[in-house]
Amino acid sequence: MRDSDETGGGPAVPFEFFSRDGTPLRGFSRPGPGEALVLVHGVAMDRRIWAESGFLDTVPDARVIALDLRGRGESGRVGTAEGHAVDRYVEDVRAVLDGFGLARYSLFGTYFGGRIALRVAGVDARVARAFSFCAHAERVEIPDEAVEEEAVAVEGPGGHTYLREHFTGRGAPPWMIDACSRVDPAELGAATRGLRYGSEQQTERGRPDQELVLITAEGDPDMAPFHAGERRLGARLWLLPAPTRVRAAAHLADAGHRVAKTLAAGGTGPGVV
Ligand SMILES: COC(=O)C[C@@H](NC(=O)[C@@H](NC(=O)[C@@H](/N=C1/NCC(=O)N2CC[C@@H](C)[C@H]2C(=O)N[C@@H](CCSC)C(=O)N[C@H]1C(C)(C)C)C(C)(C)C)[C@@H](C)c1ccccc1)c1nccs1
Repeated sequence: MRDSDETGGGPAVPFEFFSRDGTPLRGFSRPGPGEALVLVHGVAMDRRIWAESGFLDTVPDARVIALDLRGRGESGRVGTAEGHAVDRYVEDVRAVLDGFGLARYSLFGTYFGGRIALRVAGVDARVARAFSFCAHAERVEIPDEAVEEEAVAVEGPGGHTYLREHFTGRGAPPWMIDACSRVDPAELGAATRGLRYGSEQQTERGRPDQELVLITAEGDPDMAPFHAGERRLGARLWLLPAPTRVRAAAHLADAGHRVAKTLAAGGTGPGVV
């Protein structure tokens, strides 16, 4: 099935691979002459966000590979919090890298997808660059009660309304709000509880020549962990003209334009300011 509107016009080829634990992973790949760019969505999202946010149109030369993480989109359902541990997501992404069999990839992830991308970069030498949109690499405290409360809210019959109202209230763009209602509430609850299995850990650099880019809103009230990433990991920091991380989502395509320039210039080095 070639679903051209899914990839902003180019012919998309569906793929299916199996994660280490047997979970089927589905997504699309869109041909391109340039770098292989693997796209990793966030918790309440799926692979359709890349076309719907306009990001896909900003990287016409990249060879794009976009998966649905387990429990989302057309990938296999999980149902348990343990099955949504961060290391399962790392295995999901690595299974897709194995499936395409290339020696070198760039990764780009949104929110928790960015955290997953950084974690894959830390353990997989095939990752030449990792871009994390609005998620940093430092250790976080996961407040069990708040996360449990959020899991109860998102998994219930009102889960989609809860997310839509919460994100609308924080100025999220339509593509992000629409994505929430595509996610199975039971998987949303499991994925939320799954954040208690490893997502708090900081990530390390995987190779000395790996290029790491952290992206956040210039108005982000909590810049410290992003600056920590600059110091600790030698990451570059890109800032978007937005007051918060949620509102930065409206600028995802702008980040895509910078990614395209970076990939064309062959690095994130001084050539691209
Ligand atoms: C500052 O936070 C924001 O700017 C929103 C932003 N979040 C994050 O960047 C990161 N997270 C958080 O900082 C916090 N984590 C939460 N719960 C975990 C969590 O994230 N979710 C569980 C449900 C799922 C929809 C997702 C989520 O989106 N919930 C939002 C609330 C919006 S709807 C209810 C949400 O943050 N809630 C918080 C509560 C504590 C309020 C429950 C801590 C505890 C990790 C610090 C997230 C990338 C991450 C980073 C590292 C490890 C795990 C997760 C967004 N991410 C996606 C879109 S906006």
